[in-house]
Amino acid sequence: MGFQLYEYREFIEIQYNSEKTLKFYYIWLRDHCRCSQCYNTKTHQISSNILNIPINIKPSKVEIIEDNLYITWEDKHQTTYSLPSLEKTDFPLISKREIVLWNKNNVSHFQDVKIPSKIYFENEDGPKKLLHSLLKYGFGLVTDVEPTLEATQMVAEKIAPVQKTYFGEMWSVSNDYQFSDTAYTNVALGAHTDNTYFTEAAGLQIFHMLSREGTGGETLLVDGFNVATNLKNRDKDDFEFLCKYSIESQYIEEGNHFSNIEPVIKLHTITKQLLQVRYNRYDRAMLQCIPQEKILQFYKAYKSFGNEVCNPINEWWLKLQPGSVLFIDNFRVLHGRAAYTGQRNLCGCYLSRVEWLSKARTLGLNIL
Ligand SMILES: C[N+](C)(C)CCCC[C@H](N)C(=O)O
Ligand SMILES: O=C(O)CCC(=O)C(=O)O
Ligand SMILES: [Fe+2]
Repeated sequence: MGFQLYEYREFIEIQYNSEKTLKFYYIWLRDHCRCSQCYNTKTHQISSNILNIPINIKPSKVEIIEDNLYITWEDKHQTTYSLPSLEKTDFPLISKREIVLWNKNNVSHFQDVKIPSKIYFENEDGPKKLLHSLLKYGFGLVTDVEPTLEATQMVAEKIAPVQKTYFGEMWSVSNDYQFSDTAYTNVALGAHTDNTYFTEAAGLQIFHMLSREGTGGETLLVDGFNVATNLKNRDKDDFEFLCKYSIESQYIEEGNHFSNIEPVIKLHTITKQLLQVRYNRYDRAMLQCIPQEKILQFYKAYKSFGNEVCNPINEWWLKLQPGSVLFIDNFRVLHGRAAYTGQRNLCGCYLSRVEWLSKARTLGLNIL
């Protein structure tokens, strides 16, 4: 590899193989000294103090020898950087992750969404396959699992500890009004994401149908990123409105009052890619944060998003079977269910986003 070095007053430029040129400010370079005095490789924490580094810090000597950049600073401190690793710090303006948008037509053709429990529990490749599917499609399944709450918990805990909420840790949903929420009845539920009323919604929702007798109760999934993308292509103003304006959500019962105000669509602050869809028409609170002169625009945009959510082409209906544990990315994929009669026992749990993404990173998956 060939490197060319250009020195300026506040920064250097390095030309890689006469192709791309990267710019590094001296203050950034000094801040990123990874010598044992400046950085603790055991804790991965910074030991130097940025407050003691002058913003106009200068080197007294800069040179490249083979694959390394050597800098001696004015105070005689020395830093070595590996040029290939400096190259990797290039700003991640675009997402590196493979995201496949889906609707009813392509979703049933995906081959890499099901992992048999034997493979899942064999070694870390199993959970890695599941997380890969979650990152790519927003859902994944572990099959051939014993239809019990305990076995479901074991499947969940290969990824992360179960997230405790006011619904408990592992929960089971049937028609018994165990909590004051429509989920615990037998009526139909339109596609929604859970926990819009939390400052951070659950990251993953896990469903395992333990038993069912009677009719109906099929599960509905909708790719919220696909819905948002369709909206953006059809009406950019509607899309931008839902990204910009926050709306209120709530969950109220005896002893609990959860509330949160955030936009329906959230974009990643760096990549500007879709980060989260928050859509639950049931759990909306009184709309007071949208200025009156924007109210009509809000309803137009919200209905436009909602109509796309219930466009039959975007609806994937599936009949969950005992033995199949479904993982859903609650930041991306909406879920719902058909009304049912008779007995139906659905168990599951939440996993926090912080935890499942951490697990994915440790397995070397691209998150951004
Ligand atoms: C999954 N579990 C049954 C525990 C919760 C039920 C959902 C509660 C609420 N309506 C929401 O959408 O967040
Ligand atoms: O009963 C179902 O299939 C799902 C209910 C629901 O939306 C939930 O538990 O979050
Ligand atoms: Fe739900």
